[in-house]
Amino acid sequence: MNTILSGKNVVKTFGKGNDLVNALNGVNVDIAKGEFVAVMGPSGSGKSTLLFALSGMDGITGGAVKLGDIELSKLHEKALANVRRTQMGFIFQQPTMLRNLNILDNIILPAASKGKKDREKLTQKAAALMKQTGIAGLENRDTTEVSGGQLQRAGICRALMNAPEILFADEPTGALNSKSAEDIMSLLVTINQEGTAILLVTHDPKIAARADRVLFTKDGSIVSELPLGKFNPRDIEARGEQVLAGMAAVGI
Ligand SMILES: Nc1ncnc2c1ncn2[C@@H]1O[C@H](COP(=O)(O)OP(=O)(O)OP(=O)(O)O)[C@@H](O)[C@H]1O
Repeated sequence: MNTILSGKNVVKTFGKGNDLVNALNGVNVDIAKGEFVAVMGPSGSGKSTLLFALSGMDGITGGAVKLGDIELSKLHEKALANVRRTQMGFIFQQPTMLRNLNILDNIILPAASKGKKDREKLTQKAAALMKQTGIAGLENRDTTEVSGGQLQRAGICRALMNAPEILFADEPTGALNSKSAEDIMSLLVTINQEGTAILLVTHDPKIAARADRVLFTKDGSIVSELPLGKFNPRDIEARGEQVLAGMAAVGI
């Protein structure tokens, strides 16, 4: 496997003493370049903690996380922030946008803070992404003047501004209606087909069915995984059935 991201024996604990929570109990995971991996599991099983640990958004208690040859836990905060900004993209259930900026400025903001002062270039890049994601024309809208689906598309544009190698997505369709969720998932599949690896946390088997591989977490461990292969829309129902069977097998 041509690995882009790897976690070796990753441990994450929260709190101490009687309040100690073992959120990750020595997780091993490898994600290949350009792979689309979904993470499923019961509430509290460690899905978000895994995503935060593997993306360096949160420190780990033990083990190692590597993006390519870079061991994230060995980096100082500034270098880590730089890796996150230049090589990773993030999308969340609720896109965190700055309310005093319009959609365009929100999209180009992280790329601009990388030191690229060329606003015209950034605007062109943002325009291309906005076209690809179906929100061209909304550049000057306020973040309160667009729908939830449009805001999530803007969040995706922002995450793709620096052409990340991997996109981390925590329940990106959780706040959307089913039509918008479908559209966002089709978009993520396209982005993946263009070469960006994706690690996506979801509760929804239909969403996970679009991934190349599904990891199932329970009590802070990956207890099984389901290889599905590359997505083909014709197979969506059969893949959904496989995911459901995988969930049932681990008691989700
Ligand atoms: N900041 C924190 N402080 C203390 N405990 C935490 C913290 N964050 C997560 N936990 C605990 O770690 C465990 C794993 O949480 P995590 O959020 O990763 O689960 P999850 O599978 O993503 O859940 P959900 O599906 O409900 O979002 C849970 O027991 C949770 O209560």
